[in-house]
Amino acid sequence: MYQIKTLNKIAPAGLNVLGADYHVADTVENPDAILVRSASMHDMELPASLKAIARAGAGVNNIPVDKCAEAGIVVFNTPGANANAVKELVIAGMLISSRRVIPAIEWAKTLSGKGDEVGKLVEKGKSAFVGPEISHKRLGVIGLGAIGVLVANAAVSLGMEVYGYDPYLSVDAAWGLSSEIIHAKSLSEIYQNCDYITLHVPLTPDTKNCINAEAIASMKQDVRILNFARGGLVDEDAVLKALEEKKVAAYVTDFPSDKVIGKEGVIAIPHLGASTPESEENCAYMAARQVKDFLENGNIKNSVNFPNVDMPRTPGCCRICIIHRNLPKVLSPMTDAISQAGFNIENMHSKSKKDYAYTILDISAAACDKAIENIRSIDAVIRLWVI
Ligand SMILES: NC(=O)C1=CN([C@@H]2O[C@H](COP(=O)(O)OP(=O)(O)OC[C@H]3O[C@@H](n4cnc5c(N)ncnc54)[C@H](O)[C@@H]3O)[C@@H](O)[C@H]2O)C=CC1
Ligand SMILES: O=C(O)C(=O)COP(=O)(O)O
Repeated sequence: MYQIKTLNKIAPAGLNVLGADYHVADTVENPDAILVRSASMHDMELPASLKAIARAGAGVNNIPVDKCAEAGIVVFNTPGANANAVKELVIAGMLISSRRVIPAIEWAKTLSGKGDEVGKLVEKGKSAFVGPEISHKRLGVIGLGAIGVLVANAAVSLGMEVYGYDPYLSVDAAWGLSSEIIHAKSLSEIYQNCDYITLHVPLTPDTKNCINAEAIASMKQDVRILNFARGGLVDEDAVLKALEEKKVAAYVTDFPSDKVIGKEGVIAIPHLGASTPESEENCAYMAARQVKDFLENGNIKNSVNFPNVDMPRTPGCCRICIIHRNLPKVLSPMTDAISQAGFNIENMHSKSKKDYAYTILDISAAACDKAIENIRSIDAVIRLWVI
């Protein structure tokens, strides 16, 4: 029975793919795998039993990814599974930051009890809540991955002129991008031209505080900034100052902090980007399938710290899964270990990602026990198991 620990609520419809051989609970003590959404794992001790962590979602900044690689723990995420949910809320964010809908609704509530006067008061008071349309305005999208592409395309269809910036644009993302999107070659092109700027990059040491005083100084007057990516991308002091000075017209964030909540011009949403039933199910389903295929077959799909490896099982063979360092001359001692035991390798797959590599070897079932101790003793091997 495989043991799966959950650190957040994971949609049951997704978990159903695991089947009867899996025990899933938040109380599991020695898990084979962990399923997580946004819970921070940085201070958590990683049990020796743990082989995989699946983030049912996109951002992995809540997981100690490098520490996991060093311990031979494969970290997965679910690229694109919640992108549509975030896109829809970003579009809503642009609209509510423009049309002043939230303060207007609050004001309308104050008219409760005014009887027949309400109609007249509405018509008199509404001029305080005028706000611009988004059509024909310019939107800058920073980060054109799963979410950025959907936001950019949706904004084009709403009549906006869209600038996109992503120096690491993937071929798949490029295929999905509307040809009407203007290719911004620098961030300053976005800052100087755009009325709305939306962030869709991961939080990394490179992107931390990318929206700071200097960036804001080069933006247009009355720019509206949307942050549905991570709080740490924005220097909140700089944004609050720019809101006070009326340089920035609105800051919409999905990552409220004590500093920004309730401040004039801030629309703070409690991290609802991916909170739709559709997205929660998509993410849970993808995370569960990836974990199942890894635990049962050793295949890796959508890992952020190890390479993708997918090899069909060879009938009559056992599979040795080896997580190791990406060093020269590592593979030959492994294959030697098997030939010294007097067996052939029926099939193998080996791939590297930065400093780490993953190799799976299908060999006749009788050979496994003899070969593994030899392979385990190779210095570069971090973890080895047999399926
Ligand atoms: N508010 C919410 O509930 C959610 C927030 N997110 C956040 O949004 C981020 C993006 O999500 P996805 O689009 O699904 O990820 P993704 O990995 O598909 O796209 C990220 C894109 O950012 C680009 N990028 C990386 N560094 C960059 C840089 N310095 N400048 C410009 N582009 C850069 C990459 O090339 C990639 O195309 C996640 O990392 C996560 O932090 C994701 C899902 C839900
Ligand atoms: O997928 C992401 O990066 C998210 O931010 C979504 O977070 P959540 O799963 O809703 O806690």
